[in-house]
Amino acid sequence: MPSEPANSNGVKDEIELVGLGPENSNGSAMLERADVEGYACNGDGTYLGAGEKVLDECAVELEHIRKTYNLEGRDEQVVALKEINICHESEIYPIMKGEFLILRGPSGGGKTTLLNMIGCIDNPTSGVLRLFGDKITAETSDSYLAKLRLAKIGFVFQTFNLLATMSAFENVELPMTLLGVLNKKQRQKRAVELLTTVGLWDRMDHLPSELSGGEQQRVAIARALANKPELLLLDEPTGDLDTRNTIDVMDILLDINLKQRTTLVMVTHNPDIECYADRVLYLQDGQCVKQALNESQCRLEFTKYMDFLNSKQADP
Ligand SMILES: Nc1ncnc2c1ncn2[C@@H]1O[C@H](COP(=O)(O)OP(=O)(O)OP(=O)(O)O)[C@@H](O)[C@H]1O
Repeated sequence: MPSEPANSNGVKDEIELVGLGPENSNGSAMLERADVEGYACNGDGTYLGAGEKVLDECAVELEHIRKTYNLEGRDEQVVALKEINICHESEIYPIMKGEFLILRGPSGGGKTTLLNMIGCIDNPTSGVLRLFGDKITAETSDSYLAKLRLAKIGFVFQTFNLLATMSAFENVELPMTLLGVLNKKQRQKRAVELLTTVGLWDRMDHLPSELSGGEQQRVAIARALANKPELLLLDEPTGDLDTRNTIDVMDILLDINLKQRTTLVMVTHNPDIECYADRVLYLQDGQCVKQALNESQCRLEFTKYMDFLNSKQADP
């Protein structure tokens, strides 16, 4: 049970946060958050997600992770991550299988660096990352990490990063071809299924330049799901999208999380979409400063949300 009653505005001490409470945008489907210290752990290595969700399998653990960048041509270093502990032994509990985790916090706080560590795009300077039980350190070889990424991790970026000369269909088929597990017929069937799931069955032959931003992002999501990843990492996936497309993309992500039990870790600057997550983790100055748990995962309703945004504009 919560050590303190749940509240609707989360944690406000370290960082200014504006969640969606019942009094603002989302009406009945509101964000109710509780500081999860002493709340989410069941005491047996399992945790509570939002609502009734029981999280009983660890997906990602980070222990004493530090990341320092050397600046080229200068005798200077940037410490991007100071000491990240996201594990059973720390207050910030591990990222669990089937969890939807959002990373927020001020610019330069280390969100993308952390996402890149989790996605094995970059090695930590020191510390241990455990991904689906595999131990990854600064010494882990690039070829091993490349295989792990292709088979188990999907990536979605703010700027879509689709291959410009390939159709939506070919972009989605490509990761399956690279992995080499499915034959051509199986790959094509899956590409059609995925593009249908994201609502683009009638845009399969279009080049990225023939698609809107929201459509391109949906292709990017379908592509990220091609090899049935256990983990989907998203770096500001709605950053370039308007309100309608932001909600559409977030609804698709929530469906993937709930129906396929895919683990999602998403960086965003938009506090209004925190309501889609199980848990929100706040990073500042290369450290995790707070986590907050949602009472329930919920969707933004377009009309109510637009009313909320318009009222904010009218009443600055
Ligand atoms: N390749 C790099 N070389 C040097 N410094 C870097 C590099 N990448 C990131 N940094 C620094 O590390 C720190 C964390 O950066 P990071 O991009 O992770 O922050 P962020 O929270 O994602 O920021 P934003 O919200 O602006 O995207 C910043 O001070 C940044 O300047």
